Amino acid sequence: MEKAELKIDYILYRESYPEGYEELCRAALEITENAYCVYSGFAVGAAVLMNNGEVIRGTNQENAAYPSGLCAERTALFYACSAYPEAGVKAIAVAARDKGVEVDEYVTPCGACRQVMSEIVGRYHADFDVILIGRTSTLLVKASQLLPFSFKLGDTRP
Ligand SMILES: O=c1ccn([C@H]2C[C@H](O)[C@@H](CO)O2)c(=O)[nH]1
Ligand SMILES: [Zn+2]
Repeated sequence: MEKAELKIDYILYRESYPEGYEELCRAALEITENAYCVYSGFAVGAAVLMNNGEVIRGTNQENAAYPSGLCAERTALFYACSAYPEAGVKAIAVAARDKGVEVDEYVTPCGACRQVMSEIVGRYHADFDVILIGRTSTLLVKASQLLPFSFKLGDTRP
């Protein structure tokens, strides 16, 4: 038997955005306006910066049949990888407004979105930055750190 522990590295920003990502963060916050969130009132915006310089934005799209909706992160990431399958992802910024008001504490992605991020890290053999935005605190973390013990098809390949 062996006891072990995991450490997650992240950087916290107080009332500022990570250097170089100011525009991406503003893009994520701005696109929350386009969310379709009539059931939760929680509008999420995601802005994906690709390695070719393109920025793809997405929002959460809800549905009367709840599970049929999709989070902002996956909306943006799936489209980004559809439009530019060769490019790869450099960063994703995520912002949220609850009933119209920007959340104070940074928003964090659900397990399914983390799983999709993990796939992208494996697919392009490259980690990327995840910027989780709040009015008072914003967090910068590597995608690979967000889902320890994630399921990877690669694990079963020789
Ligand atoms: O990181 C997150 C967290 C939540 N949501 C969406 C799902 C649902 O539409 C609403 C409330 O959970 O917010 C996202 O899009 N991304
Ligand atoms: Zn999600």
